[in-house]
Amino acid sequence: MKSKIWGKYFPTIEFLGNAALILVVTVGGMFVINEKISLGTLVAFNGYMWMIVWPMRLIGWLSNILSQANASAKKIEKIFNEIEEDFKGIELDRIHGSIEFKNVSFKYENEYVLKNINFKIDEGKTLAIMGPTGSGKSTLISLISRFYPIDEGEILIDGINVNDISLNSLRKNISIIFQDTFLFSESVKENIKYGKGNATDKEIINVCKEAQAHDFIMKLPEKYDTLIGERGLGLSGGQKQRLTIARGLLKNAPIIIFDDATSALDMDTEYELLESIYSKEKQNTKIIIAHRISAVKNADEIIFLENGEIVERGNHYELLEQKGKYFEIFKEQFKDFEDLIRDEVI
Ligand SMILES: Nc1ncnc2c1ncn2[C@@H]1O[C@H](COP(=O)(O)OP(=O)(O)OP(=O)(O)O)[C@@H](O)[C@H]1O
Repeated sequence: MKSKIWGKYFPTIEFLGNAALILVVTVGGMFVINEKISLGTLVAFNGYMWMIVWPMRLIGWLSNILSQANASAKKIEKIFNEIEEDFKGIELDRIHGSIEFKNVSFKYENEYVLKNINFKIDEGKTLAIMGPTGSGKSTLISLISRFYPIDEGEILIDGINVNDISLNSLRKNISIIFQDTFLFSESVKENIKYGKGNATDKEIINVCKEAQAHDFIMKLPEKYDTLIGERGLGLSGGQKQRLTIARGLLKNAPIIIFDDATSALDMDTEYELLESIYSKEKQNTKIIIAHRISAVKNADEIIFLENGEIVERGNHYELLEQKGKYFEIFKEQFKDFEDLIRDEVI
């Protein structure tokens, strides 16, 4: 309130000062022309006027600076509040990684986008999520990291409600790899290192092998030191996606989520990549959103979402037996294997 009043009056004071100066110079000039006062008197008078006007101008300038400082102070306060929020709640070290949804419903505005979602993934297991566009797949995974507060139900990680876990430690334990790739204008190695600042070269090479990126990196002019991005070498969509995946894997979080992150890869590369992700040696809990049957068939459980509801669930073979939506997609994607399907070999 105070600053609003200052902000209102200070520019007026500055304006009055400037107007008075112009008036004095104009009237004084006329007096000099008419020989009512000497030029020396006008110059001296003008000097005194400046001494009055200059502080008035400073007051106007000060008012601007003060309102800018006021706006900045509010922003700084907001950042401090967010940092404080990050550390509120239970600080967990490295979690085991079990995830449970209990009667979770969610809406962004008026309509429910997720309705009564229930599932449990034990630590180290894999859940795959399929469903048409807009069915709520990305929304479901964004709730695990608390990107939005939940309207109804509970999400538990290692049996603890995510609302009770500090945001900082919750997000430290989850790595989400998105479909959209973002690479900096830096070397391949530096781009991947964003996943873990102190990673060794060996760790970087290992995750690149896992992400099926090592072979193409070795063919680049400077291998891992090749500059990429806007100022460097252009890469294909699939190559960029593999680097983004390598970055996400490097964090080695107990929970890894792939949000349609393998869609730009050809089927064989996607299969190879996910095979190593599914491998039994991997202790991380995995959630994989994908559209190809080949990408989800090895998951421990597959859920099929439609209009925010789980309409089918089970492993690959159970879903084929249900002869529902999953089976329809399977038939569509494996047209060449119709004989095998008919003979119930697959
Ligand atoms: N931030 C948001 N605000 C309002 N509505 C949203 C928001 N994000 C998503 N939605 C809506 O929620 C619904 C579910 O979207 P979501 O992105 O979760 O679906 P999806 O299954 O991941 O789709 P896709 O396969 O296209 O990525 C859609 O109707 C979408 O328009």
